[in-house]
Amino acid sequence: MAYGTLVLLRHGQSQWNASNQFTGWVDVDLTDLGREEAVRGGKLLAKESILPDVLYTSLLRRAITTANIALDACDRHWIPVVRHWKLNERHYGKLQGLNKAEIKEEFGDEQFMLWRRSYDTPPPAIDADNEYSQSSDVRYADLPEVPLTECLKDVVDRFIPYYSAEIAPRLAAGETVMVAAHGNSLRALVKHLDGISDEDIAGLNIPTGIPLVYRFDDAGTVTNPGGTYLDPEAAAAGAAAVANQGGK
Ligand SMILES: O=C(O)[C@@H](CO)OP(=O)(O)O
Repeated sequence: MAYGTLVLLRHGQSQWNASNQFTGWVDVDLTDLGREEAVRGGKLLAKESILPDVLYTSLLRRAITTANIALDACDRHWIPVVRHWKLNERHYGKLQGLNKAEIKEEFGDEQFMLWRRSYDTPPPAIDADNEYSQSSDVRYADLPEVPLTECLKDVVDRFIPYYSAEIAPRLAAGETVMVAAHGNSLRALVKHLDGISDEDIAGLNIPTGIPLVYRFDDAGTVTNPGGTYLDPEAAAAGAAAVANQGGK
């Protein structure tokens, strides 16, 4: 059986992308632009006849809504859906809710980049009484422990075993799988798919709302390393904008 196709979709612009705030597990909504990006993403899928058979999303509304809108735009609103916290954005600890430009100014470029893009340095843990803590959020009631902060390595450690156990077998069965998730959870997955080193992953940024497609040979090896963005020009501009966040 030929392998299926993997479609990665980062949510469209969120309210806190627009206001330049660290977001993590805070459940912010999309902006109008984010909704438009989701429609465009779905139309790109329809144009390329890449039609998902199953959707995997995080438990966060920006990913859930983006997927709903995109699937509606390509007439795939009816497919089965699996939602799991392991696809959630990286928990940004005490930085959740804070402005990126202000944090960069207060702590300097190096510390800012270390918290934002280093592989294994998590930001300081969030306090339980912080208004942006998820410690008592009912949707995470089944977790042994709700994270207080995470580095990218923590996301790799939670998400890649889930991907290998739950998502990869569906690809092996020939299905077209959409994963609607977040900048850093998708960076973790791309790191895995492309075998990117712990150092080099710092330079990889994922734009909002543009489908990134991976194809595989019969042995399950990626045949288009780096994946294929369905709108490469918009993707390059979007990735550069993400890289430059923190500027004023
Ligand atoms: O704030 C966040 O949760 C993420 C994604 O928006 O930001 P960054 O790109 O800085 O890791």
